[in-house]
Amino acid sequence: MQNMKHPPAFWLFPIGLVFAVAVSLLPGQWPLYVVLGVATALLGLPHGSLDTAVAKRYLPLGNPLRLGGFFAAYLALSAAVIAVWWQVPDIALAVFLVYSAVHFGDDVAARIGRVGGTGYGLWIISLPVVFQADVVVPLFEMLGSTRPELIVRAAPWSLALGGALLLMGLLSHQSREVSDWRDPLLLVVAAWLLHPLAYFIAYWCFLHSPRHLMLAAQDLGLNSWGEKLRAVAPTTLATYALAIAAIPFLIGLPADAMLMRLIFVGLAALTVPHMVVEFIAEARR
Ligand SMILES: CC1=C(/C=C/C(C)=C/C=C/C(C)=C/C=O)C(C)(C)CCC1
Ligand SMILES: [Fe+2]
Repeated sequence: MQNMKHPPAFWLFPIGLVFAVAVSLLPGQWPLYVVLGVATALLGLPHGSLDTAVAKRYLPLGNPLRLGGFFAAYLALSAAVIAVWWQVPDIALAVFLVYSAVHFGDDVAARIGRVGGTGYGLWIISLPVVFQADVVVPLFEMLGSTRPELIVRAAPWSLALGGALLLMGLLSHQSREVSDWRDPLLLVVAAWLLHPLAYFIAYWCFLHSPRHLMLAAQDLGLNSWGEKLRAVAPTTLATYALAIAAIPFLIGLPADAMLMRLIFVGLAALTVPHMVVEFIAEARR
């Protein structure tokens, strides 16, 4: 069965894929890293920045003290993730991949269920690891992993598990939408053809983030682009400032490893409190 209207980013995602193909065709690795940085900053990050507005709507943050407490708790959770990454990067990376899969499941869970959604997330994360293992291994190493081959060995199993759960979710929910099966199929082609970072840009910046942004903005009653921009701008700018403040701690690493850590360890750190906020909001919606 189809809904009357496609979920947000139905057309944006194929456009993102074409863009990712174009980026992968550029010579050398730098265009890819630059596009990853710019697309993350402009298209990916802002969806998490709505957390401030979401928290104000669903938590009793009426006075500045409580709002300050919220930010302190949010940042403390992020700092804890970074501390764990520092100590045990292999475990932190593996756990990050799993909770990212659960988080990506939110794209579809409203229609195909939480289990189907988690399958969808596992499918998305496992595809590039299975199809492009030799490109993914040095990327994981840049994130501090010393045993990336363990993740590569597990990936076909998590892909199969993800595929099975996704299929069950799709088959058992009449409320499934075209995009819920079209996108996982498009991602197979993308994982096969594209550099894993180009694949990630297409999915994260052109599907996951805009979809979340539009749905959360709808929920918050932010209708115009001006209202959306005003809601995300302060937190997005504060996140840029935090990322810049982290750079001195990464001096000494090669530039590509520095960018990889900034982006992915940063995402690992921000996604934990982001998921907590979403969990609380979901329960109260
Ligand atoms: C590092 C890395 C990967 C994993 C990225 C992940 C897991 C990102 C999670 C982002 C989140 C949770 C964003 C929240 O909105 C890939 C694509 C498998 C392969 C390339 C290197
Ligand atoms: Fe997200």
